Order: sequence, then structure tokens, then C-alpha cells
Amino acid sequence: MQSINNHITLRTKDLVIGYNNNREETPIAKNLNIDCKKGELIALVGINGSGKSTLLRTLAGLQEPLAGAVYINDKEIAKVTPASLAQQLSVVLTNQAISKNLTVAELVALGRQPYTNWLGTLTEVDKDIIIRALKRTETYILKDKKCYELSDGQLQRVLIARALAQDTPIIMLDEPMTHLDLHHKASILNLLARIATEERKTIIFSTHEIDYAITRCDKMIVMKERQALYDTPEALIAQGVFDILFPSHNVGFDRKNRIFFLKK
Ligand SMILES: Nc1ncnc2c1ncn2[C@@H]1O[C@H](COP(=O)(O)OP(=O)(O)OP(=O)(O)O)[C@@H](O)[C@H]1O
Repeated sequence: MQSINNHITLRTKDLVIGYNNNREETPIAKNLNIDCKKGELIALVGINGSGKSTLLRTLAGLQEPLAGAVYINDKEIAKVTPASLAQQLSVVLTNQAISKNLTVAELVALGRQPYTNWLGTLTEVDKDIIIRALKRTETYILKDKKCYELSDGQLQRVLIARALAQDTPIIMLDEPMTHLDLHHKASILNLLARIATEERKTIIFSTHEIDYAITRCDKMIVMKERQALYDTPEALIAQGVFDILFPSHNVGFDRKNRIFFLKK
């Protein structure tokens, strides 16, 4: 049992996510119990407004749960200092305000902030890690470009490079494939899958690309009617979860081919 637990990097216990405005609680999903292991690629899916961003923010410690708890490496996230959290978890938000006047290399170097002194001086080890992150994401060739010169797909890779430079066991991404064409969606997903497997990282990302997630991910969190179902894609398909994810009059799910289709 101990050896199994050693592989769990992120888990929740009876988590309730939601909002507390003017002391009025609005739960978005209740009783979430998930355990994410090293090396797993996990997709977070659900219809618009089902709570994906709320859950991702709560898992990242950016928003307090209404009840229950999130544990990172067996420590409750609320009790982890921001400095320690930055060495365990990196977050890539799609609409994050980043200074696009920075060069790609400067932006990726920001990933080393949790490890540098207050002047931000980079050691040779930091520089090696930055170069490795740039090469791993195939953005080394872009290193001297300004971020405003990048396409959406290139910027997404650079943000992943920054997360790699932060060198954390857990990476969370909010809709990393938004605005990308099919080829670039596939290439980001394949990159995330390789990083999870080869570097034994836990990667959780929210997405509307459910077909791709079913094909490529180890586990999925499906937000549905104030619940979150957590299992392998195969188990979720067998349970019929995707058959009823969308209103049945306009979207169907083909179990055999594992794809959604539009109804006329
Ligand atoms: N600050 C807030 N206060 C109260 N309710 C909020 C707040 N932010 C979001 N919500 C509500 O929480 C619910 C979940 O929103 P969330 O953004 O997490 O969904 P989502 O699955 O990420 O949606 P989308 O796919 O459209 O990005 C929605 O009903 C939304 O209106």
C-alpha cells in the first residue's frame, strides 16, 4: 500500500468546489475524490460552465474549496507555503497576462524563479534546464524572438517550456489546445503525453477536445451535473458516461470508434 501511495502526487478528499459570494455558497461540484499518479496524463472535460476552470483553480490552490481538501504529495495544499508549492506545481493558464515584450528565452527563464535568488541570477544549472526545456518543446530555434512575434501554437509550446523549466512533478494547463488547428492540437497533446511518460510527471489539462483526450489520456475527469467522474477512458466509455454528456437530440457518441457525432 505504501509503495502505491508513493506514486500519488495529487489527491482530493471529499472536495466541494464552488463560490462563496456575500456568504452565499454556490457549490459547482461535490464529493470529488481523485488520486493522480506520477506519469499520468489526465484530461478534465465537461460542457461549458460545468466547472472545469473552477476545479483546475482549486486543485492548483488558486481558489479555496468550499469543503474537503486537496493534497499535494500527501500534504494539504492549504498548508503548503507558496514558495514550496511553486516547486511542486506549475500552472499554464491560456489567458494568463504575460509580457509579450520578453524574448522566448526570457519568458522560459521565469520558470526558474522558485529556485533563484531575489535578483533572479541564473546559475549554470538553471541555464542548462532552460535550454533543455526549449529543446524538449522544439522552441529552441525561437529563443531570441519576442513573444508577440509567435503564433498561438508556438506560444503554447513556449508556455509549456516555461512549466518544464519550473521543473515540478505536477503540471496543470487550462485548455492548452484552444485556437490551434488539428495538426497543432495533436502535436501539443503528443508532447504532453511524452513529457508525462518519459519524465514521470503528472499532467492535468482541461479541454473541449474530448475525442482526442479519450484516445491519448490515461485518466479523465468528467464534470457532469455537479459531480466529477474519474476513471480511465475505457471504463468511462463502458459506463456510458459519454453517451449522455451532451443533450442527446444534437450530439451522439459512437462507442466503437470512440468519437462524438452531430445529429441532424
Ligand atoms: N467568480 C464566480 N462567482 C460565482 N460563480 C462563478 C464564478 N466564476 C464562475 N462561476 C460559475 O461557475 C460555474 C462553472 O464555471 P467554470 O468557468 O468553472 O466552467 P468551465 O467548465 O470551465 O466552463 P467553460 O467550458 O465555458 O470554460 C459556471 O456556472 C459559472 O457561471
